[in-house]
Amino acid sequence: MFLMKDIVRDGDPVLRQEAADVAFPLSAEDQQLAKDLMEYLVVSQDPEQCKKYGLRAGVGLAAPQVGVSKKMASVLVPAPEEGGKSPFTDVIINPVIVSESVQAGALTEGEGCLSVDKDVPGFVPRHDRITLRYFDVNGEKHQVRLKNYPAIVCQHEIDHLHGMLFYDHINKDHPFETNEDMIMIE
Ligand SMILES: Cc1nc(NNC(=O)[C@H](CC2CCCC2)CN(O)CO)c(F)c(N2CCN3CCOC[C@@H]3C2)n1
Ligand code: NI
Repeated sequence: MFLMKDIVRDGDPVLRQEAADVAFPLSAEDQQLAKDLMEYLVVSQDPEQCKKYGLRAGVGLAAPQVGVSKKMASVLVPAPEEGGKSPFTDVIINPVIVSESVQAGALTEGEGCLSVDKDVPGFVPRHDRITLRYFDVNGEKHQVRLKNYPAIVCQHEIDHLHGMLFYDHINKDHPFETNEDMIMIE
């Protein structure tokens, strides 16, 4: 199981690399990596376990953040209400955004990153809607249309696979600037 000590921090070159495509069928090592990436999210979203293991809660985790420069990330978007269904959860492998809305979307709270210890205030403008193509751990191909929160989370994770960090998108001079057609996501 990954702990905070296993999370690579900003400054490590692995976070600024283009990660490598994952080969199918998955090696035993890559199967274990997929399991561990998802397990981190599940444990971190359980308040008791999160505290017990001293984790920072997460809704996504990309392989480069644990020092593995491969195109794999886990996503676990919590259910909007208790006991509901997660809007999107999977381990996305070799993901490609095949189309994206012109309309921007941003989290009203801004973003953070398990690999960035400092707070970087500001809106992170992303695409409000995306069509995402990826492979799951069984090598099955998926194409999903996501919007708002799930779309934001997936864009944050896919950025990691291309060596981007959330603050790269924040306007340096006007970090909280929005335009009227930017969707602000709670
Ligand atoms: C928005 C949020 N970001 C949390 N952390 N940051 C992360 O996930 C980073 C990735 C997210 C940052 C913005 C978009 C993607 C990790 N990253 O660096 C991976 O690349 C949260 F923890 C969190 N939630 C809300 C839901 N809650 C359910 C119950 O459990 C606690 C959980 C807390 N929401
Ligand atoms: Ni991150």
